[in-house]
Amino acid sequence: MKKVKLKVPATVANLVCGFDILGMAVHDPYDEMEFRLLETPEIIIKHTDSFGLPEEPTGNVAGIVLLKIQEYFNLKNGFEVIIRKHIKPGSGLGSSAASAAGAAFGANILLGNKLSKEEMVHFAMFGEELASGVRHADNIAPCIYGGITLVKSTNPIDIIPLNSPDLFVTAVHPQVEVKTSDARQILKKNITLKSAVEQWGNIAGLVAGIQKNDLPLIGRSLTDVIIEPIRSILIPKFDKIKEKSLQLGALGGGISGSGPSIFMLSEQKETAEKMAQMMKSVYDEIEIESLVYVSKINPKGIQLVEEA
Ligand SMILES: Nc1ncnc2c1ncn2[C@@H]1O[C@H](COP(=O)(O)OP(=O)(O)O)[C@@H](O)[C@H]1O
Ligand SMILES: N[C@@H](CCOP(=O)(O)O)C(=O)O
Repeated sequence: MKKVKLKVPATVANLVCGFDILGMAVHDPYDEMEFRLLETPEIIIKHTDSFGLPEEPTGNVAGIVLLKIQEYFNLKNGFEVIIRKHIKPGSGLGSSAASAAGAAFGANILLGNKLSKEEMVHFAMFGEELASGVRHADNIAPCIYGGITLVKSTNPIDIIPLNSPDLFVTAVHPQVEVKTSDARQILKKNITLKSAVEQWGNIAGLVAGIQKNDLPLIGRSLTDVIIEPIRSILIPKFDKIKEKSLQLGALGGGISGSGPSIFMLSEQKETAEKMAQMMKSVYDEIEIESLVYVSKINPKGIQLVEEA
C-alpha cells in the first residue's frame, strides 16, 4: 500500500482585475492531505479538522475529483484521503480548490505520475464545480503550478505560468461567511464596453508588471471596475482596510477570490506586518473576529512532504 502526504497551499484568485483567469499561491495558510491507494474500489474521505465538511465522496470536492480519476482510468483500486484543513471553507482563500487540486495531485503520484499538470487541472475543476457551480481554474492552477498563473482558457485548458515577484502577501479573513456560489450570483451578467476596455488595460498592465517585475505597474493595475464594486458591499470595512493599507505602503490589493478575505501586496516585511495589525484592529473595533496571515507568494505550489 502506497502513502503520500502533501502540503496544499491557499490561493488568492482574480488578483483583483483578472476575474476567473489570474491567481497566485501563498505559503500560509495551507492544508495537509494524506493519501493511500486501496486494493478495493472505495473512496474514503476523513477530515481531522473541525469544519464539519461532508465526508461522502460525492459531497466533498476531493471525493468528486477522485471519483472522476477512478472512472477515467477504469481503476479497481480506491483511495483513502485524510484531510486536515487549515484554510477555512468560504474564506475566499481557495479552500475548495486546495482539496480539489490536492486530490488530483495526490492521486497522480499514487498512480505513477500518469497525468500532466493540465490534466490535473481538468480533474480538479470538477471539485470547483461542486463547490461553486462553475468549473473555474484560477485557484487550482496556481495551487498545482505554483506562483502566479494565467488561465488563458479552460476549454481547451491553457495555463500560462507567470513570474513570481518576491512580494509579501497580507491577508485578513473577517469571520463572515461568503460562499463563492452566492458571490457569483450577485454579479452582473453584462458589462459596458467602456468598463471592459478599462479592465483589459488593468489585466494587461498587471501581467506586464509581473513579467517585468515592475512593482509600481503592478500596484496601479490592481484595480477592478467590474466585480469589486459589487462584491465589496458584502465585506465589512472593505474600503477602510484598502485605504489604510495603501497609506501604510501597500502596492495594492483587494478582494481575495470571492471574499470575504482581503489581500494586500507589499515589498517589505515590516509593511506587511503593520498592515496585519491594522486589519485586525479594524475588525476588533467592530467586534468581528478575524484571522490574519502574513505570507509570501509561493513559487512552488503543492509540496510532496512524504512518500512511502
Ligand atoms: N474538501 C473541501 N474543502 C473545502 N470546501 C469543501 C470541501 N468539500 C466540499 N466543500 C464545500 O465547498 C464550499 C466552500 O467552497 P467556496 O465557497 O468556494 O470556499 P472557498 O472560497 O474558501 O474556496 C462549501 O460549501 C463546502 O461545504
Ligand atoms: N474567480 C472565482 C474565484 C473564487 O475563489 P474562492 O477562493 O473564493 O473560491 C470568483 O471570483 O468567483
